[in-house]
Amino acid sequence: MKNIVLIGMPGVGKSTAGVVLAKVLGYEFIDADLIIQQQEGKLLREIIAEVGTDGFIEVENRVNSQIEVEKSVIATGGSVVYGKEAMQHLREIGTVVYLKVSYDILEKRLHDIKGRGVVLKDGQDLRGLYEERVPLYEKYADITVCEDNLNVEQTIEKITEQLNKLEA
Ligand SMILES: Nc1ncnc2c1ncn2[C@@H]1O[C@H](COP(=O)(O)OP(=O)(O)O)[C@@H](O)[C@H]1O
Ligand SMILES: O=C(O)C1=C[C@@H](OP(=O)(O)O)[C@@H](O)[C@H](O)C1
Ligand SMILES: [Mg+2]
Repeated sequence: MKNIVLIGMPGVGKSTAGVVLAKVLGYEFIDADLIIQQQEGKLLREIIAEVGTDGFIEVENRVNSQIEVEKSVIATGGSVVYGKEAMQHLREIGTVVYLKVSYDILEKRLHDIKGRGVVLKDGQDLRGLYEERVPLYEKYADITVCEDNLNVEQTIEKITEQLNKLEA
Protein backbone atom coordinates (compact mmCIF):
# COMPACT_ATOMS: atom_id res chain seq x y z
CA MET A 1 0.00 0.00 0.00
CA LYS A 2 1.21 3.51 -0.79
CA ASN A 3 1.41 6.32 1.77
CA ILE A 4 -1.97 7.60 2.91
CA VAL A 5 -2.53 11.33 2.63
CA LEU A 6 -5.39 12.82 4.64
CA ILE A 7 -6.96 16.03 3.34
CA GLY A 8 -10.00 17.98 4.51
CA MET A 9 -11.24 21.00 6.39
CA PRO A 10 -9.53 22.11 9.61
CA GLY A 11 -11.04 20.28 12.57
CA VAL A 12 -12.20 17.31 10.52
CA GLY A 13 -9.76 15.05 12.35
CA LYS A 14 -6.82 14.52 9.98
CA SER A 15 -4.32 14.67 12.83
CA THR A 16 -6.44 12.83 15.42
CA ALA A 17 -7.60 10.01 13.15
CA GLY A 18 -4.28 9.94 11.25
CA VAL A 19 -2.13 8.92 14.18
CA VAL A 20 -4.53 6.10 15.16
CA LEU A 21 -4.81 4.96 11.54
CA ALA A 22 -1.01 4.75 11.37
CA LYS A 23 -1.00 2.59 14.48
CA VAL A 24 -3.66 0.26 13.07
CA LEU A 25 -1.77 -0.14 9.78
CA GLY A 26 1.71 -0.33 11.35
CA TYR A 27 2.69 2.81 9.44
CA GLU A 28 4.67 5.88 10.46
CA PHE A 29 2.69 9.06 11.15
CA ILE A 30 3.62 12.47 9.83
CA ASP A 31 1.82 15.73 10.48
CA ALA A 32 2.72 18.19 7.73
CA ASP A 33 1.94 21.10 10.06
CA LEU A 34 4.70 19.93 12.41
CA ILE A 35 7.17 19.51 9.54
CA ILE A 36 6.46 23.10 8.47
CA GLN A 37 7.07 24.30 12.04
CA GLN A 38 10.30 22.30 12.30
CA GLN A 39 11.69 23.41 8.95
CA GLU A 40 10.78 27.06 9.42
CA GLY A 41 11.69 27.12 13.12
CA LYS A 42 8.45 28.97 13.87
CA LEU A 43 4.89 28.24 14.91
CA LEU A 44 2.29 28.18 12.14
CA ARG A 45 0.63 31.28 13.56
CA GLU A 46 3.99 33.09 13.63
CA ILE A 47 4.55 32.24 9.95
CA ILE A 48 1.04 33.48 9.07
CA ALA A 49 1.63 36.68 11.10
CA GLU A 50 4.95 37.32 9.35
CA VAL A 51 4.23 36.47 5.73
CA GLY A 52 0.44 36.55 5.60
CA THR A 53 -1.90 33.86 4.38
CA ASP A 54 -0.54 33.86 0.80
CA GLY A 55 3.00 33.53 2.15
CA PHE A 56 1.92 30.64 4.38
CA ILE A 57 0.35 28.88 1.42
CA GLU A 58 3.67 29.19 -0.44
CA VAL A 59 5.61 27.75 2.50
CA GLU A 60 3.07 24.93 2.87
CA ASN A 61 3.24 24.21 -0.85
CA ARG A 62 7.04 24.04 -0.80
CA VAL A 63 7.34 21.90 2.34
CA ASN A 64 4.66 19.42 1.25
CA SER A 65 6.23 19.13 -2.23
CA GLN A 66 9.41 17.90 -0.58
CA ILE A 67 8.00 15.22 1.72
CA GLU A 68 9.74 11.94 0.94
CA VAL A 69 8.46 9.04 3.06
CA GLU A 70 7.25 5.48 2.70
CA LYS A 71 4.60 3.47 4.56
CA SER A 72 3.36 6.60 6.27
CA VAL A 73 0.07 8.28 7.06
CA ILE A 74 0.47 11.98 6.27
CA ALA A 75 -1.96 14.40 7.94
CA THR A 76 -1.87 17.57 5.89
CA GLY A 77 -3.04 21.04 6.92
CA GLY A 78 -6.47 22.00 5.58
CA SER A 79 -5.03 24.65 3.24
CA VAL A 80 -2.63 22.29 1.43
CA VAL A 81 -5.11 22.02 -1.46
CA TYR A 82 -4.21 25.59 -2.50
CA GLY A 83 -0.74 24.28 -3.41
CA LYS A 84 -0.74 22.78 -6.89
CA GLU A 85 2.78 21.35 -6.71
CA ALA A 86 2.18 19.96 -3.23
CA MET A 87 -0.97 18.16 -4.31
CA GLN A 88 0.66 16.80 -7.46
CA HIS A 89 3.50 15.41 -5.35
CA LEU A 90 1.25 14.00 -2.62
CA ARG A 91 -0.89 12.27 -5.23
CA GLU A 92 2.24 10.66 -6.65
CA ILE A 93 3.53 9.33 -3.34
CA GLY A 94 0.21 8.39 -1.75
CA THR A 95 -3.47 7.58 -1.85
CA VAL A 96 -5.35 10.78 -1.07
CA VAL A 97 -8.23 10.36 1.39
CA TYR A 98 -10.67 13.26 1.77
CA LEU A 99 -12.14 13.28 5.27
CA LYS A 100 -15.49 14.91 4.78
CA VAL A 101 -17.84 16.34 7.34
CA SER A 102 -21.05 18.30 6.84
CA TYR A 103 -20.98 22.05 7.42
CA ASP A 104 -23.23 21.97 10.48
CA ILE A 105 -21.10 19.43 12.32
CA LEU A 106 -17.89 21.26 11.41
CA GLU A 107 -19.28 24.55 12.65
CA LYS A 108 -20.12 23.03 16.02
CA ARG A 109 -16.66 21.49 16.23
CA LEU A 110 -14.77 24.65 15.39
CA HIS A 111 -15.84 27.11 18.04
CA ASP A 112 -12.75 29.18 17.70
CA ILE A 113 -11.72 29.03 14.07
CA LYS A 114 -9.29 31.96 14.22
CA GLY A 115 -7.56 30.48 17.27
CA ARG A 116 -6.59 27.48 15.12
CA GLY A 117 -4.71 29.66 12.63
CA VAL A 118 -6.91 28.89 9.66
CA VAL A 119 -6.08 30.46 6.30
CA LEU A 120 -9.05 32.80 5.89
CA LYS A 121 -9.09 35.60 3.34
CA ASP A 122 -10.22 39.09 4.41
CA GLY A 123 -13.94 39.03 5.13
CA GLN A 124 -14.25 35.30 4.55
CA ASP A 125 -16.28 33.29 7.05
CA LEU A 126 -16.37 29.57 7.71
CA ARG A 127 -19.26 29.03 5.29
CA GLY A 128 -17.34 30.82 2.51
CA LEU A 129 -14.21 28.84 3.29
CA TYR A 130 -16.15 25.56 3.23
CA GLU A 131 -17.72 26.35 -0.14
CA GLU A 132 -14.38 27.39 -1.62
CA ARG A 133 -12.54 24.32 -0.38
CA VAL A 134 -14.94 21.42 -0.88
CA PRO A 135 -14.48 21.39 -4.69
CA LEU A 136 -10.70 21.35 -4.20
CA TYR A 137 -10.81 18.43 -1.76
CA GLU A 138 -13.12 16.57 -4.16
CA LYS A 139 -10.82 17.27 -7.08
CA TYR A 140 -7.78 15.72 -5.43
CA ALA A 141 -9.41 12.82 -3.56
CA ASP A 142 -8.83 9.20 -4.53
CA ILE A 143 -11.23 8.22 -1.75
CA THR A 144 -13.84 10.23 0.16
CA VAL A 145 -14.86 9.19 3.65
CA CYS A 146 -17.81 10.93 5.29
CA GLU A 147 -17.51 10.96 9.07
CA ASP A 148 -20.85 12.54 9.95
CA ASN A 149 -22.08 10.98 13.20
CA LEU A 150 -19.04 8.71 13.45
CA ASN A 151 -16.48 8.67 16.23
CA VAL A 152 -12.72 8.43 15.58
CA GLU A 153 -12.66 4.61 15.68
CA GLN A 154 -15.62 4.28 13.29
CA THR A 155 -14.02 6.80 10.94
CA ILE A 156 -10.80 4.79 10.86
CA GLU A 157 -12.72 1.61 10.18
CA LYS A 158 -14.44 3.31 7.25
CA ILE A 159 -11.11 4.57 5.88
CA THR A 160 -9.51 1.10 6.03
CA GLU A 161 -12.57 -0.48 4.38
CA GLN A 162 -12.38 1.98 1.49
CA LEU A 163 -8.62 1.53 1.17
CA ASN A 164 -9.02 -2.24 1.02
CA LYS A 165 -11.67 -1.87 -1.69
CA LEU A 166 -9.28 0.30 -3.70
CA GLU A 167 -6.51 -2.30 -3.36
CA ALA A 168 -8.77 -5.21 -4.38
N1 LIG B 1 -15.08 11.01 13.64
C1 LIG B 1 -14.07 11.79 14.03
N2 LIG B 1 -12.86 11.64 13.44
C2 LIG B 1 -11.83 12.44 13.82
N3 LIG B 1 -11.91 13.40 14.78
C3 LIG B 1 -13.08 13.57 15.40
C4 LIG B 1 -14.20 12.78 15.04
N4 LIG B 1 -15.23 13.18 15.80
C5 LIG B 1 -14.78 14.17 16.59
N5 LIG B 1 -13.48 14.41 16.37
C6 LIG B 1 -12.70 15.46 17.08
O1 LIG B 1 -12.45 16.53 16.16
C7 LIG B 1 -11.20 17.15 16.42
C8 LIG B 1 -10.34 17.07 15.18
O2 LIG B 1 -9.17 17.85 15.36
P1 LIG B 1 -7.85 17.62 14.52
O3 LIG B 1 -7.46 16.17 14.52
O4 LIG B 1 -6.85 18.61 15.01
O5 LIG B 1 -8.33 18.01 13.06
P2 LIG B 1 -7.48 18.45 11.79
O6 LIG B 1 -6.09 17.92 11.92
O7 LIG B 1 -8.23 17.87 10.63
O8 LIG B 1 -7.53 19.95 11.80
C9 LIG B 1 -10.59 16.39 17.59
O9 LIG B 1 -10.88 17.11 18.76
C10 LIG B 1 -11.32 15.04 17.56
O10 LIG B 1 -11.39 14.43 18.81
O1 LIG C 1 -7.10 24.88 6.88
C1 LIG C 1 -6.27 25.77 7.14
O2 LIG C 1 -6.34 26.91 6.62
C2 LIG C 1 -5.15 25.47 8.10
C3 LIG C 1 -5.23 24.31 8.82
C4 LIG C 1 -4.23 23.96 9.85
O3 LIG C 1 -4.12 22.53 9.92
P1 LIG C 1 -5.34 21.53 10.30
O4 LIG C 1 -6.15 21.30 9.06
O5 LIG C 1 -4.65 20.30 10.77
O6 LIG C 1 -6.16 22.18 11.37
C5 LIG C 1 -2.88 24.56 9.56
O7 LIG C 1 -2.25 23.94 8.47
C6 LIG C 1 -2.95 26.01 9.25
O8 LIG C 1 -3.19 26.65 10.46
C7 LIG C 1 -3.99 26.39 8.19
MG1 LIG D 1 -4.15 18.75 11.83
